[in-house]
Amino acid sequence: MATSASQTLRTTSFLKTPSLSLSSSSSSRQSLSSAFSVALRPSRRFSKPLVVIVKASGSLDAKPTVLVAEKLGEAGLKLLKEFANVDCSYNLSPEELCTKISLCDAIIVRSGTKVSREVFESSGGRLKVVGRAGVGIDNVDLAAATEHGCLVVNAPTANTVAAAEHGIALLAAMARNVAQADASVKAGKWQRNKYVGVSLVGKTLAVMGFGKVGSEVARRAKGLGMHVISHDPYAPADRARAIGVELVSFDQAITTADFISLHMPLTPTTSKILNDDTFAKMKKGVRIVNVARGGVIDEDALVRALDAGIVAQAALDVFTKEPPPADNKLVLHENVTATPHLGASTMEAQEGVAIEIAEAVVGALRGELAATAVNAPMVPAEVLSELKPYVILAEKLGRLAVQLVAGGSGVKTVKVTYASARAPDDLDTRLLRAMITKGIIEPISSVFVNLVNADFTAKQRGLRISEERIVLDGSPESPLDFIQVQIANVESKFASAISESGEIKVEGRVKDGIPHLTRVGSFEVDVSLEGSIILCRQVDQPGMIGTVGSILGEENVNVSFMSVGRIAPRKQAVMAIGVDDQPSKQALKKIGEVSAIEEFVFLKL
Ligand SMILES: NC(=O)C1=CN([C@@H]2O[C@H](COP(=O)(O)OP(=O)(O)OC[C@H]3O[C@@H](n4cnc5c(N)ncnc54)[C@H](O)[C@@H]3O)[C@@H](O)[C@H]2O)C=CC1
Ligand SMILES: O=C(O)C(=O)COP(=O)(O)O
Repeated sequence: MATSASQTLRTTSFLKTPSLSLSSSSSSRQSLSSAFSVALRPSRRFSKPLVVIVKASGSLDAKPTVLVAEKLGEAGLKLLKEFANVDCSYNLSPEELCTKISLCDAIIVRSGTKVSREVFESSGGRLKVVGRAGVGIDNVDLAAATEHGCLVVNAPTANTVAAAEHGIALLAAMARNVAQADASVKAGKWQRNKYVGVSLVGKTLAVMGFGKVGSEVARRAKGLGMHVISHDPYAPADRARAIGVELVSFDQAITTADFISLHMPLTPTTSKILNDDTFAKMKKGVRIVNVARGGVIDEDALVRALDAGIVAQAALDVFTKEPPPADNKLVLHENVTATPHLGASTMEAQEGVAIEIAEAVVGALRGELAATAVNAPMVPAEVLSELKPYVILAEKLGRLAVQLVAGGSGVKTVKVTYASARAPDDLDTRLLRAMITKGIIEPISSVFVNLVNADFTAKQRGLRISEERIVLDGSPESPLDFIQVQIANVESKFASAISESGEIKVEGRVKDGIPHLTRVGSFEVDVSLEGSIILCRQVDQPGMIGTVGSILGEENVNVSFMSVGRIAPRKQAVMAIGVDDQPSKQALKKIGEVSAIEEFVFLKL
């Protein structure tokens, strides 16, 4: 490893998080340019937007088409129409959606449309962005989206208050029998004794899920004089303390509460989290509000608990199946107040959500800012801007390294080394890893790789990419000193690319903003990574540059860069020649015939 004497060499292996999944179709490859576009999202750690990469639009001149599959606020539609052809088609059947989707670059949905695996499969690789105009993405098959390299963005903030207000509305309406009493009055009755309610003040409310909505519900319930506790395994205790809420265990929450309000996402862990067993532990006469997702309650168990008087009342905005069938026992239950998934449905929230999702989708399609990405790793925007040339370097090193592999070797093990004076935590390499993966996989397959699908694609192909960090002394101003890509357990078509330790090794640096190849195997070279490259190993002797240069000149191939790295004077040397155009077979044959040249290879960048 080349390090100057002043550099201390500390090698840090760090965690690779292959959190993504994917397989991509060859048609997507054909229809898309190899350019990446960039979308940004906010993060917890960095308040600035974060970056994800999505596929660029296939046809650069044509406007993208956005399918709006559910009603969206006017302001959002207006924004979309300024940028894209907008097809508002509501109430599509699954079959109609699958037919339409192959003509769309993006789709915007709310909770009423299932974006299933079939939808992604039917898109033929054209669908690049799914916009969820709201929070819950349980109606989108995230794994399938990722596998198809499709970015999923949502609008996580604009409907928070609306959902919290609806939770409070249901809480109060339930406690005072508002819906039942209203129906009774409208039926010509006057049943003052039947609809005596219960008070909220002084009662214990357990907020299950202390996220955006849960914390707003908690804040409002405090204002109503309730004692609020919360269960959320991932919420920071200080945030809860700040509004006077104690975080407690699940059992403590459900056993001590007079009211339970659900505000967690529907996930495999939260599915039917309220069930026969948990109802059995609750205080007799507990009251339950659900504005999260129907699936977090075992609905049959809730009917039993209501009938047994364990649960006195429930107020439900959401159901496992929406709309619920006409004979749904919960909807028909006297002690249940039901609304048709209205949590986000205020004028204000819908305008906000529409703008939030339109900006996210347009941003993602444009390759600029998308508000939120759900299925992609994140890199801070400020890091992205300084990493830009390294991103190009990373892809080109991957591309070079894989082209050096001799046919039939099978690429399985790749080691990437990043040398930097930055502390490991200050250098996010996921983007670089994705680009190296892209560089390695694309020349040898028909798969289109992007930041959404890179890790999955690598995993699916059995490609193991390990990463290592060399922490250098010196100024951390520049994010990276060099990137090295090694492919192990393979033969090379250019033997000199094999390092002392037996791997194909290429190393590069960024010089004046331009990526350079600076090492091949054990040879130091210096050639800018633009155009293509010819690598020759020869006996170090005068006139070689001239000989090869004139062969290329005769063939009208423009040489952009030449550099020679040698082991020792008059011994072996590797010459790296940057060329603007692909030399003809004839020119390459002539180079091969130069007697001092022992081997050579042409590499396309
Ligand atoms: N009815 C409606 O129209 C609306 C429903 N929602 C739903 O409300 C729910 C919450 O939304 P936000 O607060 O915006 O999401 P959020 O992501 O801000 O909050 C969810 C919270 O649930 C917590 N959580 C995850 N697993 C948990 C578990 N096993 N037990 C307890 N807590 C757990 C998370 O740590 C997080 O703090 C979602 O299901 C969302 O889809 C949101 C808006 C409108
Ligand atoms: O944002 C959410 O999670 C919601 O449940 C709102 O759903 P909607 O957009 O009103 O269909």
